[in-house]
Order: sequence, then structure tokens, then C-alpha cells
Amino acid sequence: MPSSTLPVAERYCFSAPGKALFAGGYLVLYPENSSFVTALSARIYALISPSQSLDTTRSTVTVLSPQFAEGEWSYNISRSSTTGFVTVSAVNLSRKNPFAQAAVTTILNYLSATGNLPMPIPSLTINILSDNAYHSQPHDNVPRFNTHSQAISAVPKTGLGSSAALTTVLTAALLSYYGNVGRVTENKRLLHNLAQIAHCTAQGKVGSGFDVACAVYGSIVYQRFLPSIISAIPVVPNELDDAKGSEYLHVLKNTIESNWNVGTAACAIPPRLRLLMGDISGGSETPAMVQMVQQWRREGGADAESTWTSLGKANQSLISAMIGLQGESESNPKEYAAVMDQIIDSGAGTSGIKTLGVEIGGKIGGLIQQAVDSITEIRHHLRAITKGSGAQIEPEQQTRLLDACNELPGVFGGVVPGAGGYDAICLLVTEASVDRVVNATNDIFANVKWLELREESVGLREEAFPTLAEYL
Ligand SMILES: Nc1ncnc2c1ncn2[C@@H]1O[C@H](COP(=O)(O)OP(=O)(O)O)[C@@H](O)[C@H]1O
Ligand SMILES: C[C@@](O)(CCOP(=O)(O)OP(=O)(O)O)CC(=O)O
Repeated sequence: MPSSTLPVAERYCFSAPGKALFAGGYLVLYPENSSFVTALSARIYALISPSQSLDTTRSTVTVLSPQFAEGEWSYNISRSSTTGFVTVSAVNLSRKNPFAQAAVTTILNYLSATGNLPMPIPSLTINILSDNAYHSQPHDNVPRFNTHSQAISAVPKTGLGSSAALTTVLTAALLSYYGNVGRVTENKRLLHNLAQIAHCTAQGKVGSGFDVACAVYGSIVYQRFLPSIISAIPVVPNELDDAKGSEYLHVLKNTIESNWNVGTAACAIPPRLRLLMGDISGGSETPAMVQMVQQWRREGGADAESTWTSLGKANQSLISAMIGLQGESESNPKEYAAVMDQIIDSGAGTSGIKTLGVEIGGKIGGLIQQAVDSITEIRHHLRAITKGSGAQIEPEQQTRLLDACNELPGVFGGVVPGAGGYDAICLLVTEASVDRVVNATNDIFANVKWLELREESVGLREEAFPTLAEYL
């Protein structure tokens, strides 16, 4: 097996964003549908430093997450001299972080299969820092990277896709430290394929992967890969079995290097608009809801099919309105700004977004109306699926809440993001109206905690390590 020498031991740091699936829940599981995925300002950071351990007889990768109790996961690494298969075993078997273990396993085996893993394998420590928005915080005004007295698995999440961002930054960290593969920020396709495989391996299932794609590429119109691409990879052998080890390496390398046909066209929330995330702290079970929706679709006959198709069209219409508005803001910036300035005092609920008494005409006005109407239609179909399947996608209390939001000034509309349920809402609003929305005093908003988040469309990026090291 060929091997390379380790690149100069630098201190690296990578970060990746959280996500909101504004349009495309459930349909995104099928490659023919497009979804609108927004990257958020909440990020997870991985800071890499060569291990201080003086023990040169064995190689370890240690992942530390100092914000959480028991946040230390160490893995012994050994590579078979016959096949090149890399075994990754937890030093402390009672400490589980399937995402960290799968990232180390996937990346090191890929590098081994391509002859890019340095031998002996140098030990490495990766520190993780995660924005507070990923987890429910005990009170406001917590320090930038707040610490919790519980283990990470016991701290309630807000649903921003922490495991996808974690897996992505670990993938970038391991690739850049061990691999001889150029700048990882310029090799997003490799990074994406590796992170998707690691994430699916850890979850034990193949989801749509929109969260990992968003962590890598940022805000995107996402179309998934065929699930069979990943399910073809054999289960990671857990004992030394040369035949299984060789097969795993062979299929892993071929899969990583094949064309997955993923749709990752960059998109963004158009200027002067904002995505506002409201946490309701309800909690929903995504896999159970997915099963109910799939059953409804299988058994629901022509009605179900027609709802499904119409929802796909409404999603597509919202996506093209957003792309259109973004385009107008660039090609026609003066008129775009003037139109946005005209939007005042009313939400989308009663008679559409109101303006300063002037009809919003022209192309921009049409696109605004298209966005507002598409959101209304998406909700209509999601309610039909809720009723038909029994999966609480837009349950009645969320309907009341979203309808009330539509009456607020400057609100284009709101949806239950992703799989929906009781845990969150996501509004599209004018920038000028954000303060008025978050300060609305109507009782119905009492349980909504508006998250201090905004779209930040950039995906994986390299950060300056020293500025973050002070938080460790
Ligand atoms: N900051 C972090 N440090 C270490 N592990 C993390 C961190 N954030 C997420 N993880 C891993 O991801 C798991 C949460 O994944 P999951 O339940 O799929 O939630 P999500 O929907 O946020 O991705 C955690 O239990 C932990 O294993
Ligand atoms: C149903 C889905 O299409 C979208 C789920 O979106 P969420 O944003 O609700 O995701 P989780 O954080 O994993 O619960 C399933 C999928 O695409 O994998």
C-alpha cells in the first residue's frame, strides 16, 4: 500500500452551518424533487491540533467537546498492513459518539484506499465548539459557547442539524490534517460525499442528506442522490477480516469518487428579506412521521398523489420566486429597493402584502405575490397530508400560530420547517419588520422563542484558529 508523508503540522479550524428546510419536507426524500435549504448563522467549529501525547507506539484520534459533560471521545487507530483497512475502536466503550466514530472511520479508510494516509498515523486532537443556538439554553445572555452540566445526548436540541454540521467539520478536519488532497474548501464534492457516508453510517439509515449538503455547500436548492449509492457500501467490518476489509475499501473508494448527481445550486434569501426561526420547544419524531407520510402516499390513491404533485409544484413555485427576487435585486437594484421600501404595515394573511397604497406591479411585484401565494399553497397541502396521514406536520396549534403571524406587519408567510411538527416555525419577513414581529405581544406568541439567527449562506469554511482557541 502506498502512503504519503504528513503535511506540515498546522493548526486548522473549520466551521459549518446549521440548516432550515424552508420548502421541500418529505418530497426531498425523492431525487426528482427540489427543496429550498437555508444555511444559518449558527455554526459548529472544529479546531485541530497535533496530539500532545508522548506515546508514539499507538495512534489515537481524540474529539473533545468541552461545552458538554463527558465530552471526550478517543479512538485507537490501526491499519492492516495486508489490506490497508483502518480499524477505529473507542478507547472508552461506554462513551458513544457515533458521528465522530463514523467520520474517523470513513475518512481514514478513504485516505488509506487512495494511498494518502501517512504511516505511522500521527495522533490528533480535535476540539469542537458549537453555537448556543443548537441547544436549548437555561436563560438568555449566556456566554458565546455556553457549557452544560449534562452530557450532549441529554441536552435538548433546537433542530438545526448539529450532527450534520459536526460530521462535516470533522470530515474537513481529518481530510486536511491527514490527507494529501489539496485545500478541502475547494474540494466540496469530495467533502460532501465523505460527510454524507459518515453521517448515514452513524445514523444507520439513508435520509435525504439535505442537512449535510447544507453544512458543506451552504444555502442551496437541493436535489438528493439516489439512496442506493450509499446503501451499496458494506457495513464497516468490526473485526479483522481481510476479505471484508478489502471489499469495504474498494466499494468506499469507488462510491466516493463516482458522480452522485446531487443538486446543490447556490441560493439565498433575497436581500431586504429575513428568515425568522421561532422555537416552540415541542419536539417531534421525524422518522415516525416519515413512515406515516410514506404509508399515506402508498395507500392514499389518486387524492394522495394529486396532493403530493401539487405540493411539489408549490415548492417549485416558491423556489423560482426566491431565485427570481434574488436575480431582480442584482439586475434591477434600484427598483428592487424601492419596492421593498413600499411594503408596510400588513402581513400576507388578509389581502396579500400591502404597500404604501401603490399596487406593487411589474416583475418584482409579481414575484413577491408568487412567493406569498406559494407559501399559502404549501401550507394548504401540508395540512391535507397532516389530515390524511395522521403525521402532525402542521398541527392545529401551529396553524393558529402561523395564521397569526400572517397578520403581523411585513410577513410574507411562515411554514413549519423540515418535517414540521410542534418544535419550530420559520417565517419569511421583510428586514424592516423583524423587530415588530419579535416584539409582538399577542398571547398566541407567548410560547415562541425567536432564535437569534439569520441566514448566512456560506457552507463549510476555514477559520482563524487562534481567535477561537481562547474559548477552549
Ligand atoms: N457539539 C457537539 N459535540 C459533540 N458531538 C455533537 C455535537 N453536536 C452534535 N453532536 C453529535 O450529534 C448527536 C445529535 O445528533 P441528532 O440526534 O441527529 O441531532 P441533530 O438533529 O441536531 O443532528 C449528539 O448526540 C452527538 O453525538
Ligand atoms: C422529513 C424530511 O424530509 C425532512 C426532515 O427535516 P428536519 O429539519 O425536521 O430534520 P431533522 O432535524 O432530521 O428532524 C426527512 C429528510 O429529508 O431526511
